[in-house]
Amino acid sequence: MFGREQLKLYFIMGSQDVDGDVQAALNILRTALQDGITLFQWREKGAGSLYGQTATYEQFARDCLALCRQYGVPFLVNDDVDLALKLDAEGVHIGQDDGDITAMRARIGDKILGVSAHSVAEVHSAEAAGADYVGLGPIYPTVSKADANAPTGLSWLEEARAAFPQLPIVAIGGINLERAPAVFAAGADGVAVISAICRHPEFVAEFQALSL
Ligand SMILES: Nc1nc(C(F)(F)F)ncc1COP(=O)(O)OP(=O)(O)O
Ligand SMILES: [Mg+2]
Repeated sequence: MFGREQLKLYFIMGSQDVDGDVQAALNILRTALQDGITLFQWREKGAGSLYGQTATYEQFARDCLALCRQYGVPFLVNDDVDLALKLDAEGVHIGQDDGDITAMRARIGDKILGVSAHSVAEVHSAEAAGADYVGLGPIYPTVSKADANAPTGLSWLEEARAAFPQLPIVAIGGINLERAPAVFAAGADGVAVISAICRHPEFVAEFQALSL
């Protein structure tokens, strides 16, 4: 059963986020799990990723999944629902261009379903279609997604929280230790980070010390 508290510190990573170094990626994930991330999204995508190299792509996913299972942290797959089902992942995260949300909910059963949303209408349709949470952002400029929308700032997060008081919401995009408190204050249940951890693995321990 999904709960909003699982969004608290949501790590997202692919080998492309660590210059293609799979072993470094696994070490960073292990440390992040030991230090207490609450959710992990495997996002192997874009330039420098293993996408298209099927055997190594899938093996890397399996290795990340095994680590998450050791620490009891749900393993979600970005975009690739076929792989998520093949690996029996705990869930998937899809964007507005990744297919019909209602059909996705039917395909994955009661697995965790996360959906990116960039407007009140998109949040409403995600909620109506059975999403467990929505990802809002990029809140700040991001280095991790080449085709990201323009940063929204905190106002979009505040607007969405006001319109959907009960919906689990995670914020993403350029979030670091300094910005995290304001993101929670604006109404997020959690923060999703890529480079904050990949470039500074101590982030998780430092985040925990904030007791947000
Ligand atoms: N992957 C994501 N995860 C989140 C999460 F909610 F987990 F924080 N929010 C937003 C995205 C972005 O998802 P999408 O718009 O499909 O782009 P991409 O497939 O390139 O990631
Ligand atoms: Mg996507």
